[in-house]
Amino acid sequence: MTKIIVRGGQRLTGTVRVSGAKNAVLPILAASLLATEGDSVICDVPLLDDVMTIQNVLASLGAQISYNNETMRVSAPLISSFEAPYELIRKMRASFLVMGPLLARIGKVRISLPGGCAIGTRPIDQHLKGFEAMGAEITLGQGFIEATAPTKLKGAKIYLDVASVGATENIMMAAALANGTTTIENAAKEPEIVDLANYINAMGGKVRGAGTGMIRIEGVERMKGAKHNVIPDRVEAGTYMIASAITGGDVFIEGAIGDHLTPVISKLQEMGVEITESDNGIRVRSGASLKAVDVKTLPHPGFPTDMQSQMMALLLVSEGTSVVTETVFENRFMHVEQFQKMNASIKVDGRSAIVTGGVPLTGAKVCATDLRAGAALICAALRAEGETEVTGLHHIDRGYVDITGKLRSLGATIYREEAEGVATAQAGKSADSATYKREKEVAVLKVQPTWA
Ligand SMILES: CC(=O)N[C@H]1[C@@H](OP(=O)(O)OP(=O)(O)OC[C@H]2O[C@@H](n3ccc(=O)[nH]c3=O)[C@H](O)[C@@H]2O)O[C@H](CO)[C@@H](O)[C@@H]1O
Ligand SMILES: C=C(OP(=O)(O)O)C(=O)O
Repeated sequence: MTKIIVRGGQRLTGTVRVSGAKNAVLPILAASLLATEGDSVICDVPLLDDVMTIQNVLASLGAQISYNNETMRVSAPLISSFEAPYELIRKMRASFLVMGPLLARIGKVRISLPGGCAIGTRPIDQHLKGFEAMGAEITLGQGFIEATAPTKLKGAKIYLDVASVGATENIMMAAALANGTTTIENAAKEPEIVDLANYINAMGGKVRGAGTGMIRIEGVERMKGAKHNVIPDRVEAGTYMIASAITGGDVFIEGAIGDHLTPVISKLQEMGVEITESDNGIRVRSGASLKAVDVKTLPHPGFPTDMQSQMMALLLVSEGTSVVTETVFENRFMHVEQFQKMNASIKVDGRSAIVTGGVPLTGAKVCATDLRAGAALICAALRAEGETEVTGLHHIDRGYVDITGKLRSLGATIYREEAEGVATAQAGKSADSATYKREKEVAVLKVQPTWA
């Protein structure tokens, strides 16, 4: 079984570079379907399994794609299919984001209900409510959704019952080519929404107010491909901040944007972690003792749910009792059981987890129950006594570029053992089999485009 092996106890020091944001690049690549002419050139595209999934979805719809050196070029002058393949959509929730662009562009789409991390029921009612308000006719059956917009989508006033990131993005993309003006009230305010709006505007769209609760989109006739740099991944950055703090380390996270991480920075400071923000990154230094704090996840600018499990790992080594409350997803405490295998003292009570800090962590065999849970287990393992084996790596590979290589470059004792049993030493980055696997995948992308 493929696993990551961590020997705890090393203090992390040095510099780590943040990759482009997974949660920004996925909607941006979906939005590239809106351009009827010209290539889109998307820079800082991280080489992740989720990125490969979305590029395969786009290719299956008729887009032409190439990837080289973190740059993806997409052109979609013709859309050849209105059906997004089930086996790709079920893999990743964000692939559902092609629904808005397809409806706007060709007025027809057939798509299965999306898959993704099992962190809650994750309905899509707000996406569908938005499309219906714009005139789409939607039928649901046997796990599939069919939608048509016999006449062009029309601008509408849409109020979201929950400030859903995905629904805001999907509706924004559909509205970009609709007739008239759409307003989204109670829109999500995440930095990834702003990045998507910037890209849509670079393509000739007219989106205003992204980053606030009220977004206004004036539909345009046509859009052209554009060049765009994806924002740095705030969740990856936050994860390395925790990795530094949990090991009493001193790490500069290059590329991290402080404004995107305000709630995380503020909680870490409350705990006693020293944070220095600069133009090109964030330095995170931590001493021997950290204070317990309470954390409640909320939509942006609240504390991000995608950082909840990593934060819990840090609270395990703090002094005192903390209460972690998850309000965004109803089933995002599955990592608790895994932490408990590492001797953690945590009690779940409904939507809250009561964490008793300071109980020494010990290495164990654990399994990543979702993407961020996997990263959190690695953080805990960096501090634990002895060896930890983390399995369930398909989750981690969705969202972290070369996590073993990056942590090793900071001094961690961590390596990846592929299923074939090729365990490589912790020495150089290039010796890491995960990196090798990724290099192989890039090579495949280069020589054998999926649209061929
Ligand atoms: C690819 C991507 O960007 N994923 C992120 C995105 O997921 P995603 O876009 O799926 O998350 P949403 O913001 O839509 O979900 C937030 C909450 O709204 C609910 N909801 C959502 C849509 C809907 O139609 N009806 C409804 O009730 C969900 O069940 C959840 O409880 O935002 C989440 C919340 O910050 C993050 O954890 C994910 O990492
Ligand atoms: C939950 C996440 O992703 P997704 O919405 O793609 O499942 C995440 O990035 O932590």
